[in-house]
Amino acid sequence: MSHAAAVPAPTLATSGVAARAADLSRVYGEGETRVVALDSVSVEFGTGQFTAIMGPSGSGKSTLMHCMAGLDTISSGSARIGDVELAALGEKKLTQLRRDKIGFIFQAFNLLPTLTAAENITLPMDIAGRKPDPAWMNAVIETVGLSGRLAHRPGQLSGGQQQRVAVARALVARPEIIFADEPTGNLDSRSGAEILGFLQESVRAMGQTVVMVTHDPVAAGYADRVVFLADGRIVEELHRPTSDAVLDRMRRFDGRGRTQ
Ligand SMILES: Nc1ncnc2c1ncn2[C@@H]1O[C@H](COP(=O)(O)OP(=O)(O)OP(=O)(O)O)[C@@H](O)[C@H]1O
Repeated sequence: MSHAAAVPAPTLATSGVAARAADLSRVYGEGETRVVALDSVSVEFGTGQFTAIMGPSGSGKSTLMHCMAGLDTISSGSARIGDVELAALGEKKLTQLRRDKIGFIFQAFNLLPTLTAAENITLPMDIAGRKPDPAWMNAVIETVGLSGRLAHRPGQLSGGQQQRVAVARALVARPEIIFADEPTGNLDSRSGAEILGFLQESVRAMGQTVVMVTHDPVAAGYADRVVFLADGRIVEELHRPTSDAVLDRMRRFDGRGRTQ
């Protein structure tokens, strides 16, 4: 036995980079309609970290998330999930990677209305031909408080409950990274706080990696780190943010997001 065997392996929560952008640019259109949505962005999303992406409207938040999640193509630079360079993948491999390694939570829940909560939760894994681990699935369902609602269809659930289904759907597959786009944008503040609490707990207790786009300083306060974008560039980062610190930082931006 080597000496190394006695040393515990680094936990998910403290090691590695789940996703990385390097000199990533995304340009839309040309000539007069040319927009540089991302301008040479370099950022790492650490494994087991909860990162919030903030910035004024049009600053490139959604573009960054979509490029990192393989939902949009990049113009130059690099976007990686783990060690995989997304631009090097064909459409089929990219679809596979999204399915197997990435979880998504959107503002609009994106549940299928004809399926029950339980069926919605397992749908991505069913499509991938993978079986959810029953113990893990129970733990996730219990954590997000859906035990009594599994046979309900989305139309029979409140907005907060529907988003819990979407969170459970993302967590059950244990993806390498979860991208959340304004996950609490359609919820009242209490339901929003619950969802953010679940995401935070999934990072702290389960070592999940979460990247969340938000406009809300209170939501960003749940993250381990906030990355601020302005005009397609990263202009600042806050670590262990409080919502007051985020709000204060936002106030010091001018209309275009630059520091005054
Ligand atoms: N498909 C597209 N075609 C042309 N321009 C686009 C496209 N998608 C985004 N853009 C432009 O790129 C810039 C960044 O957009 P993006 O949606 O990433 O901003 P955002 O920070 O997410 O904004 P919001 O907070 O309003 O959602 C904007 O100027 C936008 O108009």
